[in-house]
Amino acid sequence: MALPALTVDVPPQPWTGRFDGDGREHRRWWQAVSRYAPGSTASSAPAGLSALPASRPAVLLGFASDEGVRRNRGRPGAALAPTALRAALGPLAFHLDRTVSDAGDVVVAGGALEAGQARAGLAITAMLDAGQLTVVLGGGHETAFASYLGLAGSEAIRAGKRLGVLNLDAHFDLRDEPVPSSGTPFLQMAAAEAAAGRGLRYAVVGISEPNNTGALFSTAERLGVRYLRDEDCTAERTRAFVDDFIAGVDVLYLTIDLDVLPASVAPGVSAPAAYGVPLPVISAVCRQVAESGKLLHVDVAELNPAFDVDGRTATVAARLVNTVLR
Ligand SMILES: N=CN[C@@H](CCC(=O)O)C(=O)O
Ligand SMILES: [Mn+2]
Ligand SMILES: [Mn+2]
Repeated sequence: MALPALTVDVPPQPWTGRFDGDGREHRRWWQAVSRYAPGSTASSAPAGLSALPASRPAVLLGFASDEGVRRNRGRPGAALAPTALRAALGPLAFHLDRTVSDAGDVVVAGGALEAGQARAGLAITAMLDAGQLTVVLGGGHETAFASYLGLAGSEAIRAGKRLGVLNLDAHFDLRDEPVPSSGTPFLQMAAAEAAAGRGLRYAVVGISEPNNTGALFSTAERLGVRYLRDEDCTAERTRAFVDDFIAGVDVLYLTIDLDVLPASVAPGVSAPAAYGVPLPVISAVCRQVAESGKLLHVDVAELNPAFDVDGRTATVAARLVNTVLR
C-alpha cells in the first residue's frame, strides 16, 4: 500500500559535490542521496517493533529553525543549518551500507515554532513507521522537541519500547520557561513523558559546570538525569557511561548539540564552548551508538553558519552524521 506523501515546507533540492565519475567506486554523498519516496520503503515492519535492521534505510529531514535560539536570547542563524549541512555532506565519499534519501525541510517562519515542531513530528513519525532511520538536520536545539514528538507518536514507542534520550551537549536544556525555546526541550519531554505515565530516561555527555546554573543542576537531580561533566569525558569514562545508559533502554534517540565540542572545533554555534569534549571522544560515542543496534532516531543541532569559520563546524557535523550512519 502506498503511503501518503509527507508534508514538508521545502521539497528536497538537488545535491552537489565533486564529480570523480559515475561508478560505485567514485560515489559521494551527493550522488548517493535520493529523493525520499514514502511508497517505496523496503521494510514493512515499523522501526523498533522488532530488532532494528543494521542497514535499514536512512532519511534526512531538515528543521530550519532558529526561533528557539532567538527566544533563548542566543545568536540566531541556525535556520540556515540544514542547507549548510547538506552542502558539507555532499562531497563526502559514500561508504555506507544503507541507502540515504532526503525528505526536504520543515521551515519555522514568522515565529511559529510550536506549529513547526508539530509538523516535523508528524513527518518523523510517518518515516519511523515506514521503517526508516530518521536523521533530522536542525536547527537550534528546539529541534529536539520536534524529534521527541515524532518519536512519541511512533508505533515503537506506543508499543511500549523504552526510549533513551542521549544528548551530547554542554547544556542540560532543562529550562523552566513560559514559552518553549532551545533551552527547554528536555524539560518539555519530561513533562510529556510524565503525562503519558512514563519517566524520561535522559543522559547528557559534556555538561559544562560554569554554563549551567544551580537551578538547572537541581532540575537534573529531580528528574534523575544522568550526566558526565566535560572535564570527566575521557575516552574510557565516556564509553562506560554511554554503555551503561544504553543497557537500560530498548531504543535510543541521539541528539548532537555541536556546542559540546571545543570552540576551536565548532565555532559556528550560538554558545561556543570554552572547554568542550574532544572530537575523538564525541566521534567514538557516535560509533558506539551506531553499533548498539538500538538507534531509532538522531538529530544534529545548533549549527550556526553565520558564525562558522571556513565551514569548520558544518564539516565536523557532516562527519559525525556520516559516522552515526556507518
Ligand atoms: N540551547 C541552549 N543553550 C544554552 C545556551 C546558554 C548560553 O547562551 O550561554 C542554555 O539555554 O543553557
Ligand atoms: Mn542544547
Ligand atoms: Mn548546548
